[in-house]
Amino acid sequence: MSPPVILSARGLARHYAGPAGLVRALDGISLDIQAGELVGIFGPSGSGKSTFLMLAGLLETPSAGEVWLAGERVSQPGTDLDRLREVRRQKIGFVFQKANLIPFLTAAENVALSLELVDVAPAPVLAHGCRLLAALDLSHRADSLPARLSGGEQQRVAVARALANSPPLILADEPTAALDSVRGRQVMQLFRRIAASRGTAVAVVTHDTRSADLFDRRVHLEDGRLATRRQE
Ligand SMILES: Nc1ncnc2c1ncn2[C@@H]1O[C@H](COP(=O)(O)OP(=O)(O)OP(=O)(O)O)[C@@H](O)[C@H]1O
Repeated sequence: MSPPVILSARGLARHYAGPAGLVRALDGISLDIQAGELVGIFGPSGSGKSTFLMLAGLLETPSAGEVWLAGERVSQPGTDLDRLREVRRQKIGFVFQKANLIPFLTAAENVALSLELVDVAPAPVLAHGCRLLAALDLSHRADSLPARLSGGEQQRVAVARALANSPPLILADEPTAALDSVRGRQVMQLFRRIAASRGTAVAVVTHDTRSADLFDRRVHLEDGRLATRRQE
């Protein structure tokens, strides 16, 4: 039996009114990502990658189409953004180009903070943060402030933070763009490991072809559509 589909984008479109007419940032994308699958989303600048993540991540609603998460339709044109916020908090972890850690909190506290915000008591949450960091080979950094960490370590803490409430889906937007090739690959390997060991569905938008071998699947966007033949 194949693993369950976690993210299902069905005919997703997002149009904007621009000065020169309608901009079809996304023009009807259908894509399923299964539990445990690491998918790379490639494409030239302006092809719609970030727009896809905004819609799949429930930060915006589509002009047309639907987003399903773990078998439930959660977003379509006109869906209430407040409701999406709640679903997003429970089901999706985000990793961005910059780690954006809070500078006066330790690595473990940064991870814990996202759970404290959802009203879990501080002590168990901190222990959970430490466990997560240990699972990502960062226990020796748990008490360090972000300024003491390398860029790669900061990004791995950001990945731990995204995992804090065990979301079934991780969405990452250019997570290795600010890292050198060695550290970039370590972060990508971390996603690989998380998908395999936790069954998390992971979608990574990237221009970085150096770690392309780590993906289960690579898709390529062009002009807001999935390109059928060309792959990185
Ligand atoms: N809020 C907006 N209003 C108008 N046009 C937009 C808006 N957001 C995106 N676009 C346009 O939609 C298209 C797709 O943009 P998007 O940012 O998704 O591309 P991208 O593939 O992520 O690019 P990059 O690799 O440069 O980040 C572009 O032509 C962009 O200018």
